Amino acid sequence: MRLFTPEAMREADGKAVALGYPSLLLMEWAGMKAARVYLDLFGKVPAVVLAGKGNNGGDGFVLARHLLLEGVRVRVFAAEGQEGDALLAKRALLAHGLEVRPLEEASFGPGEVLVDALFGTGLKGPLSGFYAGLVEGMNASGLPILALDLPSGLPYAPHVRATATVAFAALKTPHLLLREACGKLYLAEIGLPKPLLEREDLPQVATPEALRPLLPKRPLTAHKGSVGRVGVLGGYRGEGLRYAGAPLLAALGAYRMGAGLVHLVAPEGTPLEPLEAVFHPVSSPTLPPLKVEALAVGMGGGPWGKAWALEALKAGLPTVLDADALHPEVAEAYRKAGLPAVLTPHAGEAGRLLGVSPEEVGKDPLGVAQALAERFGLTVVLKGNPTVVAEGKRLSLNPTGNPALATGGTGDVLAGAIAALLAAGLPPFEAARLGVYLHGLAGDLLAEEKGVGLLAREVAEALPWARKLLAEGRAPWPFSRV
Ligand SMILES: NC(=O)C1=CN([C@@H]2O[C@H](COP(=O)(O)OP(=O)(O)OC[C@H]3O[C@@H](n4cnc5c(N)ncnc54)[C@H](O)[C@@H]3O)[C@@H](O)[C@H]2O)[C@@H](O)CC1
Ligand SMILES: [K+]
Repeated sequence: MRLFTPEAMREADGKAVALGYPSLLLMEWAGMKAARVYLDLFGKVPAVVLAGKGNNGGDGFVLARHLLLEGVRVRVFAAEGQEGDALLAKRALLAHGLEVRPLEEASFGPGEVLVDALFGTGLKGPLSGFYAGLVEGMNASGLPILALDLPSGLPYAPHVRATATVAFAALKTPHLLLREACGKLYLAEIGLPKPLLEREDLPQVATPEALRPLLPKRPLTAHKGSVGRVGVLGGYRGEGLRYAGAPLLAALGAYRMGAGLVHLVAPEGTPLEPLEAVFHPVSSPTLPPLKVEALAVGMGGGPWGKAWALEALKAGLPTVLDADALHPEVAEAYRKAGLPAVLTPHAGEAGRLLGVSPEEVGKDPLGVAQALAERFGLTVVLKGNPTVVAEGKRLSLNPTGNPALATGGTGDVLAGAIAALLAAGLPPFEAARLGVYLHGLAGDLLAEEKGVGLLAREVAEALPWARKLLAEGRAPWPFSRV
């Protein structure tokens, strides 16, 4: 499934029309599906529809007509100057005898639901003046807001903060990058011919359908040496500092993702956990001979991280480079060696790799992930909400995960989990996408049960649960489809 830009969406609509598909049908489906979501969420609570003059407003007129037919009390305020489909949709509404009043007279109050049909993909630049005031008034009202296609004003400020958003035909970039503004997200099929939505040049959204076939198979004859063995190199002890937990959590992440055996290379004195690991205590960042198929390097490595990553290069194995292993010289060395490495930076580490500030990373995670992947010729997992996976020209956004995962050690678990998938034979891009997805899903399952206050080791424990749901085709779809 692809993530559309507003321009790509317009192109798809245009192609549908060129194929002879009547655009009014798309609008009818869009408004009708949105009305269905309205009824599901708010029942017969009276609606106030605020419609702009473009096609987003047209969707609003269609929704108003369907709500009216369902017996919902509807008041409609609209901008002047509709043309084309939006005008036809307005006339169809007027034919039902409903009054459409000027947008300037918009009023709303307790006991009503607002429908935001002001702007969708046609917005050019931030809202100002009357529209900025209207959007701020809508937000300040405290009333529930159902946004059609996009909360109006996105991706700029001010914008509507919606209770729920019905995205038409495909998800667009703001739906994932500015998810907080969208509230509960619905994706409505509106009849656009399917091939028009298959755009290989656009970023992918990691869906359960796409990831399920990637799950490594485990034949009846499997043994611990045949399903992928992982070496974890991490931890640090010295100069008053001690990072002991990080490599243990990575080892746990690898086991819980299905590794057959985990070798743990860590400073002497590191706790011997998990019991299932094979321990290699070291007094300097060295690489003992290991029988493994993949490595995870750098978790809690502190000042050892870089030296360890350069040592690990000698193994010539698929490697996850995390935390203290993330330095430009290291990434450059792996690029030169032509090794399939996965870099797993958060915004701060990505900034360090690219020489930009974490704030700049936050402003354009897709661009930064792509820039990193191209600069080093490696696979990049840029952690955040959403986490972005990049390799060459390929980009994938991960829809699972939640703020409860923002706690120490979850990144270590992820590094181990991705290493386990590499060890099982998955190519780096696939291992990264699947690892990130399952890690996020594990966090979602736990957050639903426990809320905030998760421990990283609990996330590791929940990986098999997430994996099982995916394997059985029961992984919840991250958005509701209508
Ligand atoms: N075939 C299609 O194109 C379909 C489009 N649909 C809907 O149509 C929407 C896109 O429609 P449009 O392209 O007409 O665009 P919009 O309805 O999103 O907005 C366009 C209007 O906003 C004005 N505008 C743009 N930037 C502004 C700003 N900063 N301040 C004030 N006014 C501004 C423009 O002058 C224009 O009048 C989609 O989001 C979706 O809701 C759906 O009906 C499905 C089919
Ligand atoms: K809207």
